[in-house]
Amino acid sequence: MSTLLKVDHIETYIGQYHILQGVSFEVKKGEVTVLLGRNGAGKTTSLRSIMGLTPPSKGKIIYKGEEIHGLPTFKVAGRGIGYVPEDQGIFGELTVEENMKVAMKAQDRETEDRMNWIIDLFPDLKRFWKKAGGNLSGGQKQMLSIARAYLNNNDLILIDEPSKGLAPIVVEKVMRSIEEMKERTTILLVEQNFLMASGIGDRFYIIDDGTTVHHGQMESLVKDEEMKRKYLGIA
Ligand SMILES: Nc1ncnc2c1ncn2[C@@H]1O[C@H](COP(=O)(O)OP(=O)(O)OP(=O)(O)O)[C@@H](O)[C@H]1O
Repeated sequence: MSTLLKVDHIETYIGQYHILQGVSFEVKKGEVTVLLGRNGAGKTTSLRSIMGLTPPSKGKIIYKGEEIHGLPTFKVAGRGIGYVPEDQGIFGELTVEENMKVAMKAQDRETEDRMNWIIDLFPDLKRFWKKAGGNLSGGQKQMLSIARAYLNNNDLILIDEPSKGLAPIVVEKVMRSIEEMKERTTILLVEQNFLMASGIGDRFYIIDDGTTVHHGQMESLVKDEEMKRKYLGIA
């Protein structure tokens, strides 16, 4: 499988804090790659660094063979990378329909097809089409946020902890939807819920204290009790 995104030894500061001290990973086209690690390890900062929200001061980020580190966020997004932040970033005052329309970069046939596909995948969005984003449940907000990122012709979607704060049955639903999206796009996922991560991930990278410490095929991590205990606190 070809490499879509390569993050090469990035270092990122937030204020005076040296948060990422050498994070490297690759995302292969058509796969779900999962960043794992304890709270505060640097997973969110890694996604934000790709998006140019906390730009790295060292290292390289290469997307489709071109350097994107140093680009402002709107240009990174313009290259075809969608971002679903941890707080979902939807507009509470706007309806589901308006949230979707605001996110739309083009109004062509292809976008319309993508809109129809994603609404079929998340029927709740259709049900609550005229409801304000702020009044949706946590799971519905997550679905809306993922749907918005999918709407445009993004070849890569970064999703930050989609299971956070959701009931197990809703986590299951979101997980199945991401699995279906995987047939159509490439996904880089940050996920603390190991059951979800291992259920949909093809490849994993573990980040610990701002550096990448391990990576491999997800199925090998599932069997590696020692690694899970050491870095993820799972017995
Ligand atoms: N604005 C900020 N100012 C100072 N430190 C920050 C800021 N944002 C994040 N950090 C610190 O950077 C480190 C990495 O945070 P990050 O959110 O990337 O971790 P994470 O692996 O995504 O963890 P979590 O799963 O808890 O979200 C943490 O120690 C955090 O406290």
